[in-house]
Amino acid sequence: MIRLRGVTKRYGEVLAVDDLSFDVEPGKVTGFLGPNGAGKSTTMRIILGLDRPSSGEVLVNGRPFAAYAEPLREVGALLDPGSVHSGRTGRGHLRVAARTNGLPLRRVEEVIEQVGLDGAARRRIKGYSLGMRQRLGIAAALLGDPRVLLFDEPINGLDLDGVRWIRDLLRRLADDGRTVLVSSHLMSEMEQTADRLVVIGRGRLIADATTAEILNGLGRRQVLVRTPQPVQLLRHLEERGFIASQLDGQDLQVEDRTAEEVGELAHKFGVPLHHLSDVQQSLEEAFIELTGDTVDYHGRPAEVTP
Ligand SMILES: Nc1ncnc2c1ncn2[C@@H]1O[C@H](COP(=O)(O)OP(=O)(O)OP(=O)(O)O)[C@@H](O)[C@H]1O
Repeated sequence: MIRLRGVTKRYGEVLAVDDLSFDVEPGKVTGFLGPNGAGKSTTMRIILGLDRPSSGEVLVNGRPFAAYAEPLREVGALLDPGSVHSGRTGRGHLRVAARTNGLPLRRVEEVIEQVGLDGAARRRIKGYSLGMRQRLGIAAALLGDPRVLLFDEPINGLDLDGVRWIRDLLRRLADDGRTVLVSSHLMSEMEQTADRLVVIGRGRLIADATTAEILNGLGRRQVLVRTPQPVQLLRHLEERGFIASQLDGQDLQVEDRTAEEVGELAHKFGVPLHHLSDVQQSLEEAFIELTGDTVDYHGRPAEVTP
């Protein structure tokens, strides 16, 4: 269990984390989402005691991280897989980590097997692919068999196999009853990965709920309907207080209603329908709606000069 209460972090003028409070529960994968620069890495560093908050408190299983004599047995983290000594072999790197943290060397072999690095453990890290570095970083995080695990953007840059592997691993770790916090700036990545989502933007908490709640709660309900009589249907809809607009040609879009409601109304007035569907807001749209105001730099289509 990780508990943050009123955590704030300033770097000079920059308010990187702004009064953040949330809990990360055991037995679940919690996605930590926010656009670039939202404050995810800073928050993770604060949880790990690598950075001090300007104010507020973080407890890991009831105590500050710094209070643990053997922190690797309590918390494992994958922060920056690029930061390892690349002249060492994978096995050598893990052995150093085990020794300096008072962990038995047999754990090195166990985690190598667990992350599927058996074949590469003898090789120098500088020859590793990104996926292999991620696996090595995860092996290091698992070394102390910790109950709490933090992964900062573990899916970044991985191929589909790598993504699937990480998803399965996160699920297994959570099913073991561990506390798993995994950051991402992409909502779509979290769809199949996270049970809960903590969404931040510009250092502030935007949402903290189950993935389903966030998606359903945000999902503006819309109905798409196609009819050869769009003008008539639009008039009937508007007369009954529906908010509708005509899209291209025969298509209408109806806000905040269900396909049943629209279908029944069309039937009542004898308007033929060629298509009728509820439109699900995509995850990415939901995320943009949540964090839209908090993104510093929006991508805009290039202006076309005539
Ligand atoms: N050491 C630092 N000194 C000054 N500013 C910093 C420092 N670390 C982070 N920041 C600033 O704090 C804000 C949050 O950064 P952070 O890296 O935590 O965001 P993030 O959500 O992890 O982003 P990304 O997805 O890009 O990794 C940014 O504006 C960043 O420039």
